[in-house]
Amino acid sequence: MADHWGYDKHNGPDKWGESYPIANGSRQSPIDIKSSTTTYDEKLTPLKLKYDPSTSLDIQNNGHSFQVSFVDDQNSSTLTGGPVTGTFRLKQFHFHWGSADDKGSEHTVNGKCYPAELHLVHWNTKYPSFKDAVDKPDGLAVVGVFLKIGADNPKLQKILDAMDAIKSKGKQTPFPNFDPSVLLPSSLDYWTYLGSLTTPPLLESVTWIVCKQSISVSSAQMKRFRSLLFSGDGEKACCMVNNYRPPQPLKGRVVRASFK
Ligand SMILES: Cc1cc(C)cc(S(N)(=O)=O)c1
Ligand SMILES: [Zn+2]
Repeated sequence: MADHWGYDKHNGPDKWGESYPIANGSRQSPIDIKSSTTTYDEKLTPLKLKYDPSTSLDIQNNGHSFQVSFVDDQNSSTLTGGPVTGTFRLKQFHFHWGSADDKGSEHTVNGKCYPAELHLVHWNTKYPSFKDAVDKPDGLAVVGVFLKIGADNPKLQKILDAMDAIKSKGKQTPFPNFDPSVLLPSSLDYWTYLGSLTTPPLLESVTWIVCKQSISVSSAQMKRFRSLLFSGDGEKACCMVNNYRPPQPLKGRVVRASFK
């Protein structure tokens, strides 16, 4: 794949294996979660997410999605418990979404897509930094939350209001005092499995924790996600939509459930 990876026919998920052979690896993400084949594991403890709003830093359009980044030089915003051992620090969160309300999530449940999926990315503090953790088999823990079409979600308002400032690739603006807890569903029941980053470099370093319960987003709010651009200023405008990888082969992996 000559040019940079993306989500078009010529540089999208079907082509990523040309530059990133791990695309055909044994623990790739996302996956379709077939609820009837998941295994309830009573040893799974509740997920503990402790987020300090003062650690939120900025929001940026990175040309593939938009992400909110966090100061991660202390254990102020952390994930503990659940399927992980030790303490994982929040690094960033971002979303994936579709060009219409009938697609956009990366994980699917019994073949069902959601219009969007939130990823809260945490790194294992047994390693000195995110960069050291990102290529280790136990390096990252990503919490996935599905967005389901319903009423306007006021908790998304601060993010939506920042979008005009980050419309095109490379744009960044301060995003202080944001508590990502407001984006979590009321129940933290989850499925968990060993997987990978869902975009290049597709590193097989992620313990996935996918929440069973979704949060709401309205069609109008989804339209604002789709107003972002993959392209930078001065480039041909290309709407940021369908920035999701389809489900990958399970290859014998077990998906555990924290709930009966
Ligand atoms: C490339 C990449 C980096 C990070 C931190 C996270 C992901 S994902 N979509 O798997 O959560 C992808
Ligand atoms: Zn993601």
